[in-house]
Amino acid sequence: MQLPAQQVAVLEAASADDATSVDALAAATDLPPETVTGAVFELEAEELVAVTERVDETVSLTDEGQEYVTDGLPEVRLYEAALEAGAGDEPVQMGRVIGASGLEGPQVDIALSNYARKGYGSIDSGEITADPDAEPDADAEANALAELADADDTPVEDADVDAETLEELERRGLLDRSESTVREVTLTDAAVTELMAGLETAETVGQVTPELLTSGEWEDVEFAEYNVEADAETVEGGKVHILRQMSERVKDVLVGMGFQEMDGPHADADFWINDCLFMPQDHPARTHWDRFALEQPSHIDELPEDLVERVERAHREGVGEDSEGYHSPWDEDFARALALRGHTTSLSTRYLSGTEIGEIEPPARFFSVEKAYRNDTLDATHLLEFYQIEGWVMAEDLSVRDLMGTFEEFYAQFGITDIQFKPHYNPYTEPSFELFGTHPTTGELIEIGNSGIFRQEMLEPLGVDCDVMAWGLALERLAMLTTGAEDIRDLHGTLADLEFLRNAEVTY
Ligand SMILES: N[C@@H](Cc1ccccc1)C(=O)O
Repeated sequence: MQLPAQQVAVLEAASADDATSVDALAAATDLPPETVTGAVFELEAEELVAVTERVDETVSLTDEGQEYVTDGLPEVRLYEAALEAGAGDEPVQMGRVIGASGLEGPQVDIALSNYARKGYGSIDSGEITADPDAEPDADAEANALAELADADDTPVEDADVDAETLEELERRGLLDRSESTVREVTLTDAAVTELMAGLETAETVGQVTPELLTSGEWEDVEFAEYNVEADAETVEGGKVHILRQMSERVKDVLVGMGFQEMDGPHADADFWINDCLFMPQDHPARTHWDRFALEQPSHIDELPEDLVERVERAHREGVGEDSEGYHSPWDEDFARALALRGHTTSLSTRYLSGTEIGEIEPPARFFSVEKAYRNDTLDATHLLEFYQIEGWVMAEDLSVRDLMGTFEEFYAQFGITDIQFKPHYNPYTEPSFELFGTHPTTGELIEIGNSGIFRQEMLEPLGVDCDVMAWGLALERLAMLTTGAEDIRDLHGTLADLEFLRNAEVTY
């Protein structure tokens, strides 16, 4: 029988009595595992080998786990330092023991949170005791780390570590689990017969070359068959980040709807961020809790004087007959203070005021998809920065129906047809609406934006004498709806889930 060289090599290395793994065959034949897998599949198709498959769970230490193999577990180091300091006899000041242990930074917390759990002693009001009978040499986690130290991907069955300890190490981030498919091969009777009769190597050609073509030799050679089912290496090519894809798409949609793009400074004067929006200077969102203030430079030099005057008057006295203003102090220095913009509505005030591209005539539509910064508490829907989809439409007569219709048209482009509106309050819009969308997998309503029709108290000082409807939508929240991400931290930031980012499809 004639077979390609790799198949012959595999048959000669395999056995009819014992199953041999692809890795073992690769080692024996000196061929790459992918090549062996390919050959095995072809031999299986010819019924020369029988193949079994199983999924093996393997474990490897993380870098942190590896570090503790060398340095010792933090809680063990703490115990040793505590014993040394006499905490076996009486409580000792914690600070002293930590100093002596050499533990630093997060390791201190790690040591403290595992110390009592493992019975090394107790910690109470700044003092530490050590149980002289505790046995660090019998520490199951430390021993497991030592056991797994030298090899990567140890099959769980081969590791001499109990399941509970493995779980604890995994919880502590000291160990990773992964799965791999192990294929094992046994020769069939037919193969044994063929082997005894003698196998010949068929010369096959893997690739067409220019030489084969020009010489005409291609007509006579035998080409190797492709096995499209063989395992192949996963190639993780570069890819545009989901948020970037979303942002490009949003820009395309808005441009398609007749909008022009705005841009402007990330760090800006409170004047543009807040005062021009008729946000009172004592508004809670303007305190240092929400704001990232700039230290250097701390204030803006240039502001249009006449505009500053008109904005101040609106804050103090209101605008028109029915408006009262805030009657509260208004301080120009406070308005000049620089901060990272908490919303991109600062771009809208700059453009509406005529200072960016000159006077804007209705009808006009503008947008931006830019970063905004807020000192929020991090959670599944909040980061310290996010991309805001800012937009506004200037026209003679606008109503809430125009606003809602615009959102329906916009979100429909992303397959979102069930947005909900909730009446809201902003100092600068009346009426105001929050927008909500339904998360595709959890079914929860999540807030996706804020909107309204700008008030006279804001528009008049800016010199705008027609209607303007406006909004700020969150790009990340839109991405959560289109990708199904349940935690914004999976999308960007230090905890981003690379696996998710690699595989998630942006659907629209
Ligand atoms: N600035 C608002 C969004 C908004 C813009 C314009 C009008 C109304 C609302 C926010 O950040 O939530």
